[in-house]
Amino acid sequence: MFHRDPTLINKSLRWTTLGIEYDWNTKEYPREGRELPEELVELGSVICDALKLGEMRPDAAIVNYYPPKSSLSPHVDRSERTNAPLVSMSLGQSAVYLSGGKTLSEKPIPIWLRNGDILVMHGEQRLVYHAVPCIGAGEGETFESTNKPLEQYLNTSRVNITIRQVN
Ligand SMILES: O=C(O)CCC(=O)C(=O)O
Ligand SMILES: [Fe+2]
Repeated sequence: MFHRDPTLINKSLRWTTLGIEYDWNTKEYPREGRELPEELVELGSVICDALKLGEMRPDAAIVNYYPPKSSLSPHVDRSERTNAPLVSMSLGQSAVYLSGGKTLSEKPIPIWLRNGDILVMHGEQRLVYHAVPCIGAGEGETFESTNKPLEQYLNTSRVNITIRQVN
């Protein structure tokens, strides 16, 4: 995306969908959709295989963009029609991630998620509340690239890709 049009990414872009596209209004996924990029299919299935979590056939992904001072409210990802794991990859600036319980009254555990970290939600952990209260912009992650808009974006912001299996 950055290579095609680096100006596409800006402060107001908060998310994009890939593969079977989540509908934010109905909070449902349609029955079918576009093909998920092969690299994400492979990444999700290789990670589940390596962790011996069984077969995963990823068919959807949500990319969340976190500009400085942004956050993500507590929620549970329950719209997928399978109980396959959710494979979450963090890029760019670090974030504080809160991993909670099945209800909002359970005290969450804070975790730093850094560039390149993969977090897998599976089994009992698949349907817990989680949130990103803040990103730690400028705290240790520095990037250099010949693609200057990309360099600037990653030096101030965070990108998270969650690979999912809807069907
Ligand atoms: O940004 C993150 O680490 C979490 C993203 C998330 O919870 C989601 O996309 O459902
Ligand atoms: Fe989530």
